[in-house]
Amino acid sequence: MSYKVGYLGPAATFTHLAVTKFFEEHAEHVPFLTIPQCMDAAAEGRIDLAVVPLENALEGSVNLTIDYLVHEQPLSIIGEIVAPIQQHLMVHPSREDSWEDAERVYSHSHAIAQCHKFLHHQLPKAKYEYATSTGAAAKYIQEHPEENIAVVANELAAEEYNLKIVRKNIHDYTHNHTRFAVLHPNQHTYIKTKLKKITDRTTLMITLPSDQSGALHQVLSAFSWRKLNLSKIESRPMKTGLGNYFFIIDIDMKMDEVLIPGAMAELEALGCSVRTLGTYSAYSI
Ligand SMILES: O=C(O)C(=O)C[C@]1(C(=O)O)C=C[C@@H](O)C=C1
Repeated sequence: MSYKVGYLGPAATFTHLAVTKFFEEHAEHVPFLTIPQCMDAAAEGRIDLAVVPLENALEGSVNLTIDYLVHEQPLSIIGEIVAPIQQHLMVHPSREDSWEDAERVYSHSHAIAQCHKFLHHQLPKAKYEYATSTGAAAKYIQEHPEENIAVVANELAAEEYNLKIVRKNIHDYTHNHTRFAVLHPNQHTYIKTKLKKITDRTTLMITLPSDQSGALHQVLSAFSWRKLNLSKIESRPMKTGLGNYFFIIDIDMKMDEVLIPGAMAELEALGCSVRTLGTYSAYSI
């Protein structure tokens, strides 16, 4: 049976690459211009699954994905794809020999941030402009050859949009990976892939009681004495006023019947509110 997988498009983004490697051939891939548009389509049942970037090893969380998941579209994370990220500098073929004169560098904000050192030294005069994705930036220069722009994107984008790669592997650190989330309205959904599983995870959103001293310490204790291994803890603003935060916590195992529910009950007894954003396996490309 064929199913529809939405992704942050257009064609040849890193998200698209992750989708093509992760899903079996009979999946139909549907591009969306923004992360919220892709997530809305999954929530409304126009597609079966949404794949969006979640976190990059050099740049940290993709805040738009986390905030939209928490505040707007409560989809469940049902899988994770970890992909290596190689950024290249490319231009319209007519500018191959004059790329160092580029006036602007266009790409996704995360992609530009991953290449700051390179851009700072090689294109010191260029202004940065942000696109909805690396693929959208590549498509833009194909359609606007008259503009003197260089783009940061992947090899597939250079092929798809007929651009010339002028510098390869321009990301500042070699260990560059991005986590992509597979989202569905219902947690209990089965997904099949040939990729290798690297770990299991459960992601929780925790809101602390206001003005309670030592609350974060108590939260961490609930995990620590149960020997639940945490691989991430991060705070994000609640958007209800300065000083109000929620925490995103990744636990290195799937939801069980004893330990994680026990920790959650303990946190609720302390006055925290706890929401499960997903319990899933992570696969590597
Ligand atoms: O723009 C793309 O190609 C994306 O898939 C988005 C995205 C991101 O949001 O981090 C994904 C991977 C790279 O880290 C750069 C950009």
